[in-house]
Amino acid sequence: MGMLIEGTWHDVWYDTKATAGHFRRGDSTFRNWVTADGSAGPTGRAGFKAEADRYHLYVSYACPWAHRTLIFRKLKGLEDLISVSVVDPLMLENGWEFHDRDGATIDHLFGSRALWEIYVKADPAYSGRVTVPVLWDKQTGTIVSNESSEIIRMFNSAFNGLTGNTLDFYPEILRGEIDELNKRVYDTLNNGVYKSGFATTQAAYESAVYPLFETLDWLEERLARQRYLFGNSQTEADWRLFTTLVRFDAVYVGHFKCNIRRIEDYPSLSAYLRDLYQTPGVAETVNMRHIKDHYYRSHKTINPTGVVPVGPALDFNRPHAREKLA
Ligand SMILES: N[C@@H](CCC(=O)N[C@@H](CS)C(=O)NCC(=O)O)C(=O)O
Repeated sequence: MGMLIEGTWHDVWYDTKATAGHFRRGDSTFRNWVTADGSAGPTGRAGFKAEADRYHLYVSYACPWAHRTLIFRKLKGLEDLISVSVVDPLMLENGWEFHDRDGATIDHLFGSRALWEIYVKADPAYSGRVTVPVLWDKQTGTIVSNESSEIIRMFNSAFNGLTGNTLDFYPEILRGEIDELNKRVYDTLNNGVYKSGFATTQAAYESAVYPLFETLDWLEERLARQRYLFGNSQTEADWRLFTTLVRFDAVYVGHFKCNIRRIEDYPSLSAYLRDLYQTPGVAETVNMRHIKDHYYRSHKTINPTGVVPVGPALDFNRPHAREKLA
């Protein structure tokens, strides 16, 4: 784990001393958008037109943020248009690395050893963390975006003219409500598990873990009444929630101390998780081996021995009976 300072790699861990034990996530830095016609998106500059074979995704199977982009690539039929390289689950002194083993791959574009080399290619003086996902433009040789919430919105619509896939996970009429729900889920859950797990004081931990379970309890109630977060159709809000839920019992309960309840203890949430998991194509994006290896073996401050627990036994293929709610 480390970061780039003016284009040079430094091996440093998150500094929570300045923030009374609280983990603070920095903002993503590359914020351009791929659009159907190459015009500028909501942020960043123009010049990134949706084209086949032009863009490349760097992901980790372990990472919940990168996982969102893999799911959208799958559900939006973009696999033949957008190529992918998968980093190794272990993130140690060189940060994310490429190794051709157990589902991880080489860097298919440059044969780099570590992901930070890609950031330096995009910006030789880059300072900041080196995170996945990264959407790379092969044509101009730069990073389009390293912000998953924006990459999934590009995937949702920019390539529709090329794929003919018009599934819409961010429908116009629901945008306000989706944004509002995303905000709570992001603060207390997607990022809440990290705030809980990376906290270095009791107070910081408790200030994250209680709101996290309030949100899970609230979602349980909502999902007892309807199949998905916004009724009968899946939206991006479901997929943003999914990548945290699917990691929860295996990693966040133990490693990040989010252990008031398990997802398995919530009848509706756990059935909802299985329903999403069984959506065609999605199971292939879930790699539990990478997920568990990454968290338990990379975060040496939390788990110094690097021993990976063998359980829990989870079966996301069990029936969910959620179609009855439709
Ligand atoms: N806001 C980013 C967050 C991405 C992120 O934090 N990824 C983690 C992996 S789960 C990472 O690469 N961390 C490396 C680091 O912080 O040094 C997004 O949603 O795309």
